[in-house]
Amino acid sequence: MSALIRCTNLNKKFGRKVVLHQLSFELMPGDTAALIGPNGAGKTTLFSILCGYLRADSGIVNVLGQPAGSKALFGKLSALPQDAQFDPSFTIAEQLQFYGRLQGLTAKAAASEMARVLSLVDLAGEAKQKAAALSHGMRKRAAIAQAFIGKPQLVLLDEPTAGLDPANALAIRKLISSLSGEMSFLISSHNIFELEQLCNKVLFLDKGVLHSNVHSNLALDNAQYLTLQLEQEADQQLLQQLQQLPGVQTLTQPQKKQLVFSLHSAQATSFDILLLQCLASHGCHYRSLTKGQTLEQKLFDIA
Ligand SMILES: Nc1ncnc2c1ncn2[C@@H]1O[C@H](COP(=O)(O)OP(=O)(O)OP(=O)(O)O)[C@@H](O)[C@H]1O
Repeated sequence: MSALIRCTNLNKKFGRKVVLHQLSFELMPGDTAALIGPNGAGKTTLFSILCGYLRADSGIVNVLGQPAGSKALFGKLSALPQDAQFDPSFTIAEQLQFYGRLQGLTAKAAASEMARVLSLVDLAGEAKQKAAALSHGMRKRAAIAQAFIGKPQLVLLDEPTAGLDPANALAIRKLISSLSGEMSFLISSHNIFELEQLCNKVLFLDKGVLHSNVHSNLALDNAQYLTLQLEQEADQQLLQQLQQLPGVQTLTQPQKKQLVFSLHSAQATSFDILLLQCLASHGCHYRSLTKGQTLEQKLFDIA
């Protein structure tokens, strides 16, 4: 199976400033991948290079088997830029149809594609509106609709739910999830919860360097973690006993009332009973016990 994105030793500087350093990664068909990193990490720059808006200084950047920016990618790769804007003079329908025409669709096909993508984001009733008449959330959904024109194979979404209220953000997550069988996604977001829901692969960029040890299937990686949320902070004696329970590899305390256990896989299945017995013998109450660790905890461990 050939990779949708293959980057090898990608480097990019702005002036003297190194923004991306020796990036190498692959995205395979069917992947929904998260691009995470603090402000200024280089995420938008990487998106811009993948789309062909910017050139890498060195390295190989292939998208769908073509060099990034190649005309052959027209209609196969699409992107939602971070600050996507609509022209205030035209209706949303006119602009989406125009984008369809730019992809080579006939006027009729562009009109039906416009209607299809607007109904995907629940904006069919707003087709005749201009951007100024839409709320911020509606404009964002219209911009996302634009990224789906022509059923591209690969969609890059830069902060798709930034600024959306929880209900709209959930609707967009459901949409991405429902389309993930038909197309692959690379999603940049600061909402780690969102990425955890949607993505099976994580690219963690920090100061232009990719932390390759987070390239993993989250579900598999999570199998040997348990997160315990306590009613009160654990005392030293309890922590020691928990640490000594059979199967415990490491015990970390990301927050005062939260403990994360990493377990030896062979003993992971029966561990919860031992743990609850230990808590009960200490008269310690817990609020929740969940399988896995959050992506936030994982990134906290790496940073
Ligand atoms: N056109 C440019 N000229 C000079 N420097 C730039 C340019 N674009 C980006 N940079 C710098 O490159 C670095 C990476 O910026 P980039 O926008 O890619 O980060 P980001 O991870 O997308 O950040 P954010 O999460 O804030 O959107 C920053 O230090 C930024 O100042």
